[in-house]
Amino acid sequence: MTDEDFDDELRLDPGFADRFERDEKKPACQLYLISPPRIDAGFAEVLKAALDAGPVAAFQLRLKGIDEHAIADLARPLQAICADKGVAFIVNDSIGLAKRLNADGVHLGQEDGDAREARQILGPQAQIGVTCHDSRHLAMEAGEAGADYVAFGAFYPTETKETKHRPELSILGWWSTLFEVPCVAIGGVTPDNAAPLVAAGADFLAVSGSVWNAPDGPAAAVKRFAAVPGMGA
Ligand SMILES: Cc1ncc(COP(=O)(O)OP(=O)(O)O)c(N)n1
Ligand SMILES: Cc1nc(C(=O)O)sc1CCOP(=O)(O)O
Ligand SMILES: [Mg+2]
Repeated sequence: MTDEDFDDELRLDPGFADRFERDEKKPACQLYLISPPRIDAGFAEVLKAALDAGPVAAFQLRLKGIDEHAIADLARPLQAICADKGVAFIVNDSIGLAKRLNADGVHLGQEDGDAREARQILGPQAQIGVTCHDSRHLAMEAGEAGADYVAFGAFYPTETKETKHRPELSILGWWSTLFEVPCVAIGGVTPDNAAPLVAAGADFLAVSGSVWNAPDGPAAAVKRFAAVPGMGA
């Protein structure tokens, strides 16, 4: 099925994506937690409980509005928790901070620096992710530059970040049919709206608000994500 066919099916039958069969040879989709934009010292315990509640592949430290020294101080205990639980610790925005913390990787937006430079500085083992919005072109560029994953979004409305792009679901199937580099779906993802993203081919769901702001707590939300068909360890 081409991506145009997929989009047509979706328009004719909005439930189609829920029933669309993910390629059965594809590994299960994994949860990638993004931190709240601001945290306090008590967040370490919250993170521990969330990581104990279900499978989580990666945690991204995404703090806004404070300087890198302050971020580094907040990062260290969280990084230790992630190491203890076997969860990749990814730093948002800054190649320099990722290097300073010896993080497992860095996530780069289109204004945050270059994946090739990140590779040179962080080395072959680093996980380097790149924001690609709704753009096949940006994703192919990121893949060529050596990104370890490409991120598409925002798939749904979100209050965590002002977003300008709204990709079609079919970009996930298009990407994963043609390329081996994993793709991440981000933006307003909740346990209730995740299934179509998983079915369409997302390798990771990157999630912030629906976990940290869940009325019954982050651990309960992580458990609900684990129950979404196609999600796994
Ligand atoms: C996994 C993932 N995908 C996309 C983003 C967004 O990055 P960016 O466009 O640089 O925006 P900010 O997060 O820096 O506000 C992300 N952080 N993580
Ligand atoms: C950080 C970020 N980047 C996005 C993008 O579209 O690139 S959407 C987004 C917010 C993710 O948080 P939530 O799960 O609360 O919507
Ligand atoms: Mg950024």
